[in-house]
Amino acid sequence: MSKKVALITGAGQGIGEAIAKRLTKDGFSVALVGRTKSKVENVAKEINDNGGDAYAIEADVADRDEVFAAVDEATKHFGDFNVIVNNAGVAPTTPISTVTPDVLNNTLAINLGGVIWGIQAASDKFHELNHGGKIINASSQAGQVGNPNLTVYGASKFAIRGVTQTTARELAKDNITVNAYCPGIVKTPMMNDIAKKVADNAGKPFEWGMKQFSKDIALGRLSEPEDVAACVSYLAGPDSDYMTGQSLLIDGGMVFS
Ligand SMILES: NC(=O)C1=CN([C@@H]2O[C@H](COP(=O)(O)OP(=O)(O)OC[C@H]3O[C@@H](n4cnc5c(N)ncnc54)[C@H](O)[C@@H]3O)[C@@H](O)[C@H]2O)C=CC1
Ligand SMILES: CC(=O)C(C)=O
Repeated sequence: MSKKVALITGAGQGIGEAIAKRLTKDGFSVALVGRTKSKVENVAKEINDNGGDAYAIEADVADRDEVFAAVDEATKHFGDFNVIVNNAGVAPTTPISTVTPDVLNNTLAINLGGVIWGIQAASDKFHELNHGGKIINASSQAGQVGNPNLTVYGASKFAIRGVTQTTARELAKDNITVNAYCPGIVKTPMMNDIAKKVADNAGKPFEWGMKQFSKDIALGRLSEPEDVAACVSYLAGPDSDYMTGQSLLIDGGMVFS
């Protein structure tokens, strides 16, 4: 039987890289999408060198045409298309007084636009291929509860939960599920950058910045990217077939709703 095909955006590092490796272990062929070709190529090479089936594609998720082209290219390369993980995102540190039109527009174009174009491109492709599929979007604990200094980012992540619920209802009749994952504080370049900026703004060391985000984790440790990838593995596989429109928190017990 041929392998199922998953496309992961922002797969050159961090959570996206861990998802690509986990879905490979689960038996998927994986298309790795990123803005910087060399980064996704490096991850693809590592996966292929270890017996997986990965293919790197350069695309900016804020650009609708590039997202559609990436989905087409992945489908042509692998011969099918079954899962999209709209993972790419940016997280500017924006105390409210610092928000500018540029930072607002750029963040929404990537975080929210990238998810909407990914849902459109994937659902069109599932229709064309005459089968259902799974759409998985990156939200955040910051899309469940307001995080100081992350107004713009948090707004984009709350919006992604809304888009997830709405499109889940629209697409369910076509056997397409749409769910989201909401990581907590994950050890990636993004989180290091946020913690450093918050610490710098307060004139404190990096560890202090990280503590502002991590002090209330019930399980007492930060998240590894692999913790998130395990949840995405469930959302991409058959065990989540009877689940749609949901946003799963994987935060070690920070936000209790
Ligand atoms: N690290 C954390 O603590 C958390 C992360 N998340 C979310 O998880 C997702 C992944 O985050 P991390 O791995 O931590 O981030 P990261 O910054 O380490 O990696 C994100 C990747 O996405 C790529 N990317 C950014 N903009 C892009 C664009 N326009 N087009 C294509 N690729 C683009 C970057 O080049 C980078 O390779 C993001 O959506 C983030 O908001 C959610 C909750 C917590
Ligand atoms: C980066 C992020 O999503 C946080 C702090 O939850």
